[in-house]
Amino acid sequence: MKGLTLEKVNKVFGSGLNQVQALKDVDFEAKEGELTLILGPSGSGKSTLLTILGGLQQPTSGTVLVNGKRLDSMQGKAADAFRLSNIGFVLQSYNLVPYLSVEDQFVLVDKVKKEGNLDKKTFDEYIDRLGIKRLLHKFPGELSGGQSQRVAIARALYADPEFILADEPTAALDSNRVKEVAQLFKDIAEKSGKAVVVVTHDLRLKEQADKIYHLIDGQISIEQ
Ligand SMILES: Nc1ncnc2c1ncn2[C@@H]1O[C@H](COP(=O)(O)OP(=O)(O)OP(=O)(O)O)[C@@H](O)[C@H]1O
Repeated sequence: MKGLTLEKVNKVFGSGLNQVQALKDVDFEAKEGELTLILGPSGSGKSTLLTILGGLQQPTSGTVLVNGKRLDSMQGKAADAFRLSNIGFVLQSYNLVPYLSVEDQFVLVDKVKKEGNLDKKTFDEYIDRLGIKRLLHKFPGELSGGQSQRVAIARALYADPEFILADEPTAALDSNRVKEVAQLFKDIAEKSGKAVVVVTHDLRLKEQADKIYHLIDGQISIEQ
């Protein structure tokens, strides 16, 4: 299977009275070609699930599979190299480099990942659809929350990863932008054959989703 899979994944933080079980026996599958949504309220375990899915942290137990291969069997540099070329994260904190212009955020990607980034035509289409063309010479400190969010999305897409994992990517956007971003994610999944996973509590994204999971108190269920 081409995609990302979690099998019986548990994640426990802390111990004793402070122990929190953020994920409980989670089975999950995001296929290439599909936009998969994980809906859940604050504190339900969405960010924990997404970061485990992308190998940023390890589960306490259970298995993470990438295209059928165990991600947790990869270690150190091999895991870092794999993440760099295959997984695009859009994190809640945007992680834009404050002293680089918007344009230079993409130049930075070229420096870190020298090959396989988007061709100019596709990149131009994406930044047009994300409405950030006129922001290219601005610095992160001059951007609104919504503008930063759209730049962070563009930067993740620019590296052309096989898997796109986005944490609340529409939190700062107005309804029109939400539609545009959701449609862009859907098109990228469908036309470029990527697996796009979005965790959110934004119900406006449901329309474009191919598959919807619900996460409540660390327990997952699939919407039929
Ligand atoms: N590093 C950590 N150490 C201790 N507890 C943690 C840690 N990360 C997450 N948790 C706890 O795990 C639970 C799930 O957190 P998580 O951030 O995954 O939820 P979420 O659904 O993404 O929430 P939000 O929408 O507010 O970001 C929460 O109770 C949280 O306090």
